[in-house]
Amino acid sequence: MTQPLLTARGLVKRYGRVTALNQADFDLYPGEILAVIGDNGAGKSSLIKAISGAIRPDEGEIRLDGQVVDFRSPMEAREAGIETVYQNLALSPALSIADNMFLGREIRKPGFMGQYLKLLDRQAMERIAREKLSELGLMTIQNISQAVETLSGGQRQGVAVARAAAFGSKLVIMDEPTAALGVKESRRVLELILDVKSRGMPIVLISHNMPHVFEVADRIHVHRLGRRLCVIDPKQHTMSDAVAFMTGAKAPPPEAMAA
Ligand SMILES: Nc1ncnc2c1ncn2[C@@H]1O[C@H](COP(=O)(O)OP(=O)(O)OP(=O)(O)O)[C@@H](O)[C@H]1O
Repeated sequence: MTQPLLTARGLVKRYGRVTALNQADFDLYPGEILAVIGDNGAGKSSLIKAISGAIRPDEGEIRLDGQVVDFRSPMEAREAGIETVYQNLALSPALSIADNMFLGREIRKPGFMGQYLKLLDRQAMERIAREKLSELGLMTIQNISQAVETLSGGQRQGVAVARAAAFGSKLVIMDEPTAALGVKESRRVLELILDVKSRGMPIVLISHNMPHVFEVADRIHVHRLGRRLCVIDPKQHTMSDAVAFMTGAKAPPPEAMAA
């Protein structure tokens, strides 16, 4: 049986008297799209933040490729190959597409010019940005030096996803990637998610949008009251089952609980 790429066991995170994560477990397998669903306040964001280094859990263990990891910052998680596309995107609107792709990991000119004068190698960054975007079929964007603020919401999301896919060596986490988008743009982002998966990159997708989740997910992690309640196969369950498990209206079948 395949080993999970990323596991978490017994994660606990408390904020004062609120327990956001209460012995939460998590498993992501190679090559899959795993959706994480749950009611408001169930602890989905806290789980994702723990995995992506944005918070440090009070208890529990996270393993990447079987090795225990303890990320002290999102940068450390990125260095380990975990890229996150946040809901609020974290793109800089006034910067160009290429600059945004390389934000925080700019390429410097070789030799003296780069090392001492810190000059950026714009040509290299633009070339790589263009390659990455066209690999993902995003070259409807004509001009790579165009400012991100001139793009539509869907195109911006596309740049953020392309950046994550380009630099994430192990997995990509997407927090509500379609929440702010219209129907057509959401469709494009869902296609992009499937494209990234087809390149062998596993994806964790946090979403409240059940049709989107059921369209792309291979498995669905249902989070409830700070922990994983069950994992369901979208082919075996309906959207109303998922919502019923998530809200506590219905108990999941025992085999889903053992996951
Ligand atoms: N920084 C914080 N300080 C205090 N409480 C927090 C903090 N972050 C989260 N919480 C609390 O922890 C619990 C879980 O929150 P979390 O954001 O992880 O849930 P969620 O499932 O992502 O919710 P939503 O779907 O509404 O985004 C909530 O009760 C929330 O109020």
